[in-house]
Amino acid sequence: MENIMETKSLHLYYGDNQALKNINLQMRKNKITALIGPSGCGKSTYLKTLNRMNDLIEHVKIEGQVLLEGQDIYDPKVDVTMLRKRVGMVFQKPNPFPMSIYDNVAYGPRIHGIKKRSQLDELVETSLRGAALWDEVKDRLKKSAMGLSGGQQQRLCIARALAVSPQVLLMDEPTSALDPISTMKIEDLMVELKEKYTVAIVTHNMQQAARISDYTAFFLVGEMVEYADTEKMFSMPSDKRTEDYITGRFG
Ligand SMILES: Nc1ncnc2c1ncn2[C@@H]1O[C@H](COP(=O)(O)OP(=O)(O)OP(=O)(O)O)[C@@H](O)[C@H]1O
Repeated sequence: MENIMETKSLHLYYGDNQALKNINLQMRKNKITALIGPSGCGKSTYLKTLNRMNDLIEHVKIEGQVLLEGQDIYDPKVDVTMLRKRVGMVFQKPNPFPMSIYDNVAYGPRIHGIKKRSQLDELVETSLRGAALWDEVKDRLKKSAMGLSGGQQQRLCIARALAVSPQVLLMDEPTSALDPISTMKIEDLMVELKEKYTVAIVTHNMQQAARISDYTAFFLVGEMVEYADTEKMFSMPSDKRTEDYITGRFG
């Protein structure tokens, strides 16, 4: 099976505090990988190492390797804007820009030099369709994105991420601020997205991880305790600590 991303002996420190310890994980292409574990175990930190979002934080030290199709993304030669085009991110709280729905989606493509109106129109439509939002907004593309519901805003953020044709989509608790119906729509959407993209999702929701992911990684105080096929992880975890966590005995 093909891996698209891989971390090798990855350690991360915030100053003197080690937040990731020796993480070795191979992320399978066109699959959904869920990252689970109690609060503060390093899930978000790990996710952010995959497109260098931690670069923005002071006093961060990273050791080891993060490979995207075999290339180390921390190599000084790597163009971080290009990296984030290939590895997009969706955050916990929907964060549309205070501009129109159209301009939100066209934002990334414009940064990457696409100016032709017809080309942008097409990208906006395909991305909104890809995020299962087109039908709801096609008659109000020029209206502010701030007028959308929370669930629609989150799908808009997904459309914005898709508009630059990423290979990998990182999602940090993308449904935790949403109601159950919006959550269900985004879960369905993620399952569709893996046809074209590889998805990594941080979630606190055990049922969500079990429902949508193909592989699950369980983190505990900076270590990856177990990484397995999701079905296996939830039916026959091999580590006692994983079992305690998924059965709700701690965390
Ligand atoms: N910017 C930062 N500066 C210093 N320490 C940080 C920073 N961000 C996170 N940490 C620390 O790193 C550890 C891992 O945090 P992280 O946010 O990755 O955990 P998490 O598993 O995603 O938690 P949660 O589920 O609560 O979001 C924690 O001890 C946290 O306090």
